[in-house]
Amino acid sequence: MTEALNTLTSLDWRSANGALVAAAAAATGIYVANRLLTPEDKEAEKFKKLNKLPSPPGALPIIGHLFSVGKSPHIKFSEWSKTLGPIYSVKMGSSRTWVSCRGVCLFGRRDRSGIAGGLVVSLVIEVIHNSPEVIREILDRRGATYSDRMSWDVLDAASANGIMWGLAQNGPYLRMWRKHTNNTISKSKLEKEYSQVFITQSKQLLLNLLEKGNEPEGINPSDEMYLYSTFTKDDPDFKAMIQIAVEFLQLLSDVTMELFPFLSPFLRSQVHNARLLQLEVQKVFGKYVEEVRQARKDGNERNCACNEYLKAQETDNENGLMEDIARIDTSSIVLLNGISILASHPNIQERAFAEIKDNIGLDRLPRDTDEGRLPYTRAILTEILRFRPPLWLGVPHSNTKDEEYEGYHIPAKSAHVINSYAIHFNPEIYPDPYTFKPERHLEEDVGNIRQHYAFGAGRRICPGSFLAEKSVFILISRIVQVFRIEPPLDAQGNPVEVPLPDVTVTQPGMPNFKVRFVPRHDDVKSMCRDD
Ligand code: HEM
Repeated sequence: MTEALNTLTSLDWRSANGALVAAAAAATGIYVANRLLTPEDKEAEKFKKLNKLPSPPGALPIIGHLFSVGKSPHIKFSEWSKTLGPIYSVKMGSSRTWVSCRGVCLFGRRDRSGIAGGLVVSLVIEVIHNSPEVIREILDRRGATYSDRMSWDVLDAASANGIMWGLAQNGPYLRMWRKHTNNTISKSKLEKEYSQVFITQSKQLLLNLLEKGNEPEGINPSDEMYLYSTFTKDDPDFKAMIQIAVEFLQLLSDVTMELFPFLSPFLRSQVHNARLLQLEVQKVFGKYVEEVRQARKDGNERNCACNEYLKAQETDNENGLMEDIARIDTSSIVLLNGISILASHPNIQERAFAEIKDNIGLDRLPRDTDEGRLPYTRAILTEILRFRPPLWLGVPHSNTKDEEYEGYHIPAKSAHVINSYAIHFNPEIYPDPYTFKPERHLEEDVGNIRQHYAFGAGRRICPGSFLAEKSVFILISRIVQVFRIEPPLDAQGNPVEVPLPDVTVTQPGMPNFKVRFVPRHDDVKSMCRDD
């Protein structure tokens, strides 16, 4: 070795021989270095060579784009997508990134290994653009990689570290729960086993509306619609459930502190409260699960989805939490948004009424299984989900490893948010997007275009979508068949305008408005009773 070094140092590098030897040494060095690189290093090298996604100007140190995003991030993300093109990244906080564009955004996620000397080293934030094509390519087709959830202290505590599985990390536990859910509330299972539940619940709601809905000043339908017939408004369990839903949504919507990992010591009380909230979920909802479990033990099995879950759990020898609040509020918000929209679109109500009259008749109420015979009425529901879904930005997905997308690097543990606002109001996909037009979903050329992204995408797509759609469809079709939804009247008898649900509201919350439910005929009561 010493001899070789002596030879190299004694060479005249300017001579041809010297140059040849130098080139050979360099090549050997590169070869040896390359051999010494682990496959992971090589992979990392490959990603370093890729482009970073574009990003909006104005990111500040530490807080990134946090202040530029404003109170309605879905609107800002959509504006940015117009100038930055279909792919860009947004940095939120010191070590997380939001990636956004015409549909998808990514947030970088805290990398605990990056904590050095009490400071967190920022991740480079990669942002993906969006359009339905991007969602299809990334979240749908590459679902094996893009189906994780973010790990945030408060949300982890609130979900019992992901046992409440809407926030579970990707893995066998999640797959098992998704399998059970798909088996218990699939479309065919709902139609075969649970049609009666939709009928009972909707019947009670119609009777409530009939009793109170036709006063001149109108009623706030959210007073009547929550959980229809299961609870009364004064039931302590009902109140506790609403309180839990409100607190949970607050937790989900306010992750600002978590965007700054160095603030985590100040999160302790929030984490503590989140744990208490989780215990409350288990107490309030768990009581009902226990009733079903006990009935099962006593040999009085109930015919309900909860019992199906319990059976599946026993088969798989698993004891995860069945209580999940993912279903609370969302369907009610869709129905309420629909009612306020229909109140100012009497022509749409009349067209649906005519369809129901022609295809079902007026001597019985529509059922959830009538969807195929009522395409226009069904399209009203689809259009509500496009026009005013309960969430504009869905629930972030996360990718488990580094990825390349069209020459761009997407770092592992980025977060992916579907910006359905950008897609749902893209005039190239939905002409005249700000007009409520159910018939757009009847056109043949809708073809393979997804009608909306209200239920998310990929492997984490909402597993309750069939249940939600059936329960809202039966209510819309029944309400339209027996009532006219009309604006309330002021003291002089003039109609008072019903506001459309606010497009800028990013958090689910019960819309607040009044309408009148004017019976179309005298037989409503007997129809509901005989149903
Ligand atoms: C119209 C009503 C509803 C809407 C708009 C809605 C929307 C959503 C969205 C956007 C997600 C996130 C999807 C993603 O990560 O890409 C989700 C997840 C979820 N939804 Fe729904 N949902 C509704 C009703 C329901 C109902 C009725 C249930 C229960 C029966 C339910 C159970 C869940 C669960 C368990 C998850 C978590 C799935 C996972 O993380 O793998 N949802 N929902």
